[in-house]
Amino acid sequence: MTSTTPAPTRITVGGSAGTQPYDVLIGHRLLGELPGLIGSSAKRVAVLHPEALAETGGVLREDLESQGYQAIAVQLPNAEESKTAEVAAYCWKVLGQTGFTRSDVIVGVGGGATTDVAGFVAATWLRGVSWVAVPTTVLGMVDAAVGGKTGINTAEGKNLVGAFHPPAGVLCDLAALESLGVHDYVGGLAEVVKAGFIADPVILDLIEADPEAARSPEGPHTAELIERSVKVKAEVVSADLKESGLREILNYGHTLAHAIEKNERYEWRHGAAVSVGMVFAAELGRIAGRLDNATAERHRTVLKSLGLPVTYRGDQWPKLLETMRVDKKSRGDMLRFIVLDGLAKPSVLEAPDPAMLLAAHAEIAA
Ligand SMILES: NC(=O)c1ccc[n+]([C@@H]2O[C@H](COP(=O)([O-])OP(=O)(O)OC[C@H]3O[C@@H](n4cnc5c(N)ncnc54)[C@H](O)[C@@H]3O)[C@@H](O)[C@H]2O)c1
Ligand SMILES: O=C(O)C(=O)C[C@@H](O)[C@H](O)[C@H](O)COP(=O)(O)O
Ligand SMILES: [Zn+2]
Repeated sequence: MTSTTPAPTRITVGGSAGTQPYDVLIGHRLLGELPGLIGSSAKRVAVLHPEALAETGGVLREDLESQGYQAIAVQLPNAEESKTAEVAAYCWKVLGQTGFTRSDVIVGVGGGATTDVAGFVAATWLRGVSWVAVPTTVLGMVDAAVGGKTGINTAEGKNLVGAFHPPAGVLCDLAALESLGVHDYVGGLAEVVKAGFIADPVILDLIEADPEAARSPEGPHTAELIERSVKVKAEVVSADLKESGLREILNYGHTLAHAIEKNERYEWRHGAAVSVGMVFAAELGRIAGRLDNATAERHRTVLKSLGLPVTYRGDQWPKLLETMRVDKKSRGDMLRFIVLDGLAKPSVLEAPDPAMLLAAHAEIAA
């Protein structure tokens, strides 16, 4: 008897703002797809990977060499430490020394931090070369690797420098999730829950049916949760790549989340901060009279059931408020938040009364 690998799920992200459409593949044993995405006009390939995936980076490099490419593996620090101007400059130096031209290709293999940097280096090298994303975390698969937002942090805040530069393709090999620690696995589920609240409530039903199972890659709904979340993201970014409107809904919970991440010197994972940020945004919507009590409370219940945080230190509010002012959704002095008018009904709340913000903060203050 021979065992065959089922065909991967293919979700197409439409080209918008003059960019090419591309596919997100979700399944197993997808690395054979890589040469097709890199193409035959590339001579050199740089595989950017985090320290934690040194072995994977090496295997990919060897594989690409055996396909006839001149491949190099470029090791980046793990997690948020890689999202700096210094790391980007190191990558530019390596590309320069390797003689990387406009027909050469970057591959980013790793979590969201790695694909954010890899995409940013691809966007800036020679004013833009092609890149392929190989996300290895839940968060990377459902969110970071899809949609072409690339970037790095600065001392003033999260993702403040970057570019919209979509990849040529995204390969989500579900086997990669098996080596992920539970903390990182569950962190990624915050963005899955986000997709549930802003657009696809079936996601919430699947998690609520068995939250413990959802915390593991062996859970019965892992592939479906990832596919549904990718579909939400693909639909939004296909319509609005450059965030001129609709795309802002993907920022649900992120105004406060990014401020928490900076305040914690990036020792909190993005997903954990987004979890608290969504509870805050839900409370803000409720206090503004837009969201019903039950849906606001559902945020707390589902996120807690996954083991995600729903509160944050209460004494940090002035600092958080200050950081939120440089959020990319702000316009001049006006703070803007994504809230819900109901389940799967995201909308924008502009310039909320400071008393409302304080009241919403009281609901998440530990
Ligand atoms: N560009 C976007 O649209 C977008 C969307 C969402 C989040 N993000 C960004 O993504 C980042 C968070 O990504 P993340 O949650 O994937 O975290 P991460 O990239 O920081 O990875 C978490 C840790 O897991 C390690 N790792 C990655 N894959 C692994 C694997 N398969 N096995 C073992 N270890 C592995 C990493 O080296 C790191 O130490 C944040 O910087 C966030 O801002 C970007
Ligand atoms: O793709 C988007 O658009 C998002 O907002 C997705 C977010 O989950 C992601 O964290 C993104 O990097 C945040 O973007 P930013 O523009 O607020 O830095
Ligand atoms: Zn996010």
